[in-house]
Amino acid sequence: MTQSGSNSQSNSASAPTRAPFGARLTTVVSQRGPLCVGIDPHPGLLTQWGLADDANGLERFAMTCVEALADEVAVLKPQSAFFERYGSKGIVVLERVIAESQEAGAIVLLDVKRGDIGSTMAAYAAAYLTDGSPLAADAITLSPYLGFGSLEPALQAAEKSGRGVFVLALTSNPEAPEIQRALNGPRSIAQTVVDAAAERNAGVRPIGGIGLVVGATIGALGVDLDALNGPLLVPGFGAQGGTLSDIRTLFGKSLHNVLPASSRDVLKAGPEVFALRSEALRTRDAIVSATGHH
Ligand SMILES: O=C(O)c1cc(=O)[nH]c(=O)n1[C@@H]1O[C@H](COP(=O)(O)O)[C@@H](O)[C@H]1O
Repeated sequence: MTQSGSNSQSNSASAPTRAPFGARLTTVVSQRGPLCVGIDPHPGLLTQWGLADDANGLERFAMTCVEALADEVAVLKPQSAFFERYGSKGIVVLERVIAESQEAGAIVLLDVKRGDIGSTMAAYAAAYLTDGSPLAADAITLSPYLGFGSLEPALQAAEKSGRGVFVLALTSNPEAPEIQRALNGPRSIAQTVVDAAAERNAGVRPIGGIGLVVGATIGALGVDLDALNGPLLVPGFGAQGGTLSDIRTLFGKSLHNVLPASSRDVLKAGPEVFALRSEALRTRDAIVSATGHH
């Protein structure tokens, strides 16, 4: 089994089967460079790749991504909705993407953006963050808008099993500021999310397993990330207009924890495996030289 872990059964109810997520992520990023590629099988991309917009086309697309990227790129982020839209056949493909990417050494961040009342959150934690579940990934995205505390079952399941979470803090979409920049007493909502994550990550070495999502397109940071001690997933560069220079300017001394994420900008290089891999490596090298990451 690879260092990114697997969906294998745990030895006991409490023993983690793998190293803590922050340590695993740090190791893979130091080996492969700071890049997350999103596996987002948009219908338009399927067409562009000469594939049908059906479960067979999805499978071809997704497994080509795995073949091209899973043994080179640090983190792969399948977006669940693009698989769900094909029903059970799509979920079977998603299960394969998770398992085969992990076998090739990539960390799999399943983008499901979950957030629910505590008791239901426990069911999501069982589905995505618990050994033995066919959809268990190395990490998932979470939405904190039912209150950060409602995420507790997912945070506990992740910690217990060496998995991670990435909580939406400042998202890349234009509608985000009306909620995320709103004030909650003296702090913005986004800052309360940062502070809650920082509290959970305090003292964990090399970094904690509670990451945040901060889009490359947000303009100005407006939050203090100094105490976060966790990874920052940064989508929105490329297809959404964010640039590597935006990332460098935004994150300053938190730059070493930044994991830029790109989907369409890399995926449009397909369908040839070699071209797709080359585009991912070119993107990674551009990130390294723009951020001085390694
Ligand atoms: O959580 C995410 O991944 C995410 C958060 C965010 O603020 N903005 C954002 O674009 N994303 C996701 O990142 C991917 C961006 O895709 P591209 O714009 O094609 O690079 C999509 O899967 C989005 O759902």
